[in-house]
Amino acid sequence: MIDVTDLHKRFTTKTGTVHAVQGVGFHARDGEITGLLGPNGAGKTTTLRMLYTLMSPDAGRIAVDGFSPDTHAGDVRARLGVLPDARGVYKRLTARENIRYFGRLHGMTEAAIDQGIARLAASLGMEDILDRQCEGFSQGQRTKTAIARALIHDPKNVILDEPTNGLDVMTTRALREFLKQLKAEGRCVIFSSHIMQEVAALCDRIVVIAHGKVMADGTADELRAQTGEANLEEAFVKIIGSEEGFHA
Ligand SMILES: Nc1ncnc2c1ncn2[C@@H]1O[C@H](COP(=O)(O)OP(=O)(O)OP(=O)(O)O)[C@@H](O)[C@H]1O
Repeated sequence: MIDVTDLHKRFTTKTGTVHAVQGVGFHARDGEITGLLGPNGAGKTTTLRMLYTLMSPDAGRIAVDGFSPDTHAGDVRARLGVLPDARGVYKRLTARENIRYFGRLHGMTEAAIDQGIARLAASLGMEDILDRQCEGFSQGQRTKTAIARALIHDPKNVILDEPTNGLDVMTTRALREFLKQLKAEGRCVIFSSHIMQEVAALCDRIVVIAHGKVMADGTADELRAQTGEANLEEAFVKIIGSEEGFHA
């Protein structure tokens, strides 16, 4: 369960200040997929980075299963599996070695790591690449490795930044099924996307973000009802006030 209240983040650049996140708040429940939907530059990645303790908010509160990153960063990290925007797999290692390395960082036993790798490789359909060096991996193979690595410690909460970016249709479909499986296991899943159809197809709740603010938050039906639009795509465009930066 992830609770976010009134988050703010500013960046100081040579040409001025960017107020990237301006009061974002939402509640992501266990056993649900929560989608952060917004155009490029909306503040999704910055919000997620604050959730997974990579950067501190200027103001606001975060609670992961009740733990705050400010005071209990270790507890938060133990409860989170993260697919960051930069996948960053170690190219000189095989997929298996990448995953094993993260398992060891989490203090898992070798036997638990072996079991976890077998389980995740089967779910993600990556048995054939487990013992290949990651150098030369396709984008889909890198993403699968990064997801398996993120989930090796069996976290209750899963955060994925644009998980289907650059993936082909079949890999995207397989990944969707995998996310549904995480949900069925009772996990709290949050992912960001600028692809409306993807969010509409997968998410129980949709948090629409633009210009660093939450513009709407609800189920697809609630968003349709709020805007009076039968078509979800039209509803999003109405909420944002523009279709710039979105993919249908
Ligand atoms: N480290 C940084 N320094 C300066 N500005 C930043 C930094 N990180 C993000 N920003 C700015 O904050 C705003 C929000 O960026 P962010 O990456 O959170 O958006 P996003 O919704 O994830 O977009 P995308 O879909 O393009 O990844 C943008 O204007 C971006 O340029």
